[in-house]
Amino acid sequence: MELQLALDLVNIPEGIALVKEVETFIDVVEIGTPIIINEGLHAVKAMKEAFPNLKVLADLKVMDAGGYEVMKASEAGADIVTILAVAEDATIRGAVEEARKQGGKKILVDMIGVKNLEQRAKEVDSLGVDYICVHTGYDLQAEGESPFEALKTVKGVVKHAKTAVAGGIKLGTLPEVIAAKPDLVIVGGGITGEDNKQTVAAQMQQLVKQGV
Ligand SMILES: O=C(CO)[C@H](O)[C@H](O)COP(=O)(O)O
Repeated sequence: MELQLALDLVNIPEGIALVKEVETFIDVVEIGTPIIINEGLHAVKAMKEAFPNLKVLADLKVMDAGGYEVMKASEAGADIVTILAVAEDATIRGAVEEARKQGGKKILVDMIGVKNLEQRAKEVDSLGVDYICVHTGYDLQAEGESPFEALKTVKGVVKHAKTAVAGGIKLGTLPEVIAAKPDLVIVGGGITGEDNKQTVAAQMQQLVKQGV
């Protein structure tokens, strides 16, 4: 089980400073969609250059032109690129093909907005993606939703891909997440919004490693 730090509401220097604080406790650093909108793929390049030993995920949430967008993110240094599960199968196939061509790059499918989780999880699993991620976005978090039940549903049907979970995970809710045994736990505000980021990240890492 691995821990991913999601950076969303910072610029490049702020993001690098934040990762410096917690780099020994995380496996993957996510350049969140808002950063890519504000700064472009330069943010991915800067993060990979600053932390070559960390995996960098570009949260592009690709919806079309999967091959092209994965190519561009890979060239910028991304190790993992996100694509939406609601995209066409052809788009997801294109993303997977390009990731293989780029040598060892991974595709994470974000299930945000999917109504029939079981059916779509089975379909995207058969397309050869590397991760299937259940995700409660900010707008549904604001309505009190969480991704915990969705994780159990997806874990029950996925046979090939690794599973990931994101959406409002905090230190207090991490044990419930870990009990469902995802391969990748994604935490944004649960670390970045804390005063003592190092302590929280260290505790999270300990729990995640215990849950291997
Ligand atoms: O992809 C995202 C928003 O679309 C976030 O990066 C993801 O939800 C993790 O952040 P948080 O733990 O703060 O919810």
